[in-house]
Amino acid sequence: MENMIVVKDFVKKYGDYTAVDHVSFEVERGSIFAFLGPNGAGKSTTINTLCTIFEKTSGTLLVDGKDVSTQKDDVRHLIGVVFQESTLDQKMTVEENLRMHCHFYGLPRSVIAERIHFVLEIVDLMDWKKAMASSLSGGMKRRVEIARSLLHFPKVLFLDEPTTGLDPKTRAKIWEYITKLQKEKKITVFLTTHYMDEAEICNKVAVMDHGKIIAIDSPYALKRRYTKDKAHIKSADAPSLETLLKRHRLTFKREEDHFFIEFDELENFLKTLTEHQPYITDLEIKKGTLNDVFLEITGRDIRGD
Ligand SMILES: Nc1ncnc2c1ncn2[C@@H]1O[C@H](COP(=O)(O)OP(=O)(O)OP(=O)(O)O)[C@@H](O)[C@H]1O
Repeated sequence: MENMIVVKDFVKKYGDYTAVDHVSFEVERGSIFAFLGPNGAGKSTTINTLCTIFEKTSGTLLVDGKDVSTQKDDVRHLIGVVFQESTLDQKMTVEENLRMHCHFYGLPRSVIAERIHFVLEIVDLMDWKKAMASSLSGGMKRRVEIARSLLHFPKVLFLDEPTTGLDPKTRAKIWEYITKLQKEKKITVFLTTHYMDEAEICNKVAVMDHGKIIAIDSPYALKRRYTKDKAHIKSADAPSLETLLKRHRLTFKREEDHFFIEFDELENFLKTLTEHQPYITDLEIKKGTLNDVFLEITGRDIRGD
């Protein structure tokens, strides 16, 4: 089977409130898939239902062909989960936290030490095995949680906002581990985020708002479909640039000798500019972003401003 996760017509209601509204999507085996959306979009509800923690209201949710409602134990053995909030026991050491998880998953005693070593190596925390969980920084705790989620060799890793609240350097480190797991261990990664730059790295992104998927594709395809690239040009011959842009029917705004231009294809745009090249005194190109995608579809900024 090509798809690791298949979700069809999934609905989740809390009382009368519909948090997830007829959502369908598929996650390809071995890919990194992201749910991108503002707070309250329904991302955690979906991830928690896929992880067998919440009960669906209706629809079908399959992980590696197993139904999350009727084959819970099978699904739990297939998946590793890192929750939004830390769930480490603060009064235990890193090793004790990991050991407890091994027992929980019924791993044979003979493999436990080796597994703990293996997962701590992945997240570069071997030296911290004996440290109390309470003494670790937020980023280190998240790394231990990632290590813990890998102890039983899951096929799918679910990460609910894995880097929220972490500093940029730690976020980059966490991403290094996530991409390593995908590439080297062939693990399928499903994550939720409201960070554009993180969604950019994923193979496929489902943009979610008010419980619905409003767009789904690769970041490149989404940007190509919903956004335009922009150029800011300063010209030493503004009248001739204006004539040129009008002749090519390009959308632009002019402020004296500054031009703000939208275009579809960088290659064609640069060709258009060839004859004007000697007069360009400054040029800045800005690519469309996933935030522009969200803005284009909803009229709102994903960060809520
Ligand atoms: N247990 C609950 N009871 C009632 N409403 C809930 C419950 N859990 C979530 N909701 C509501 O469902 C909607 C979706 O919440 P969810 O946590 O899935 O969103 P999210 O996209 O993950 O946002 P966040 O990033 O804030 O976690 C929100 O409006 C939330 O208030």
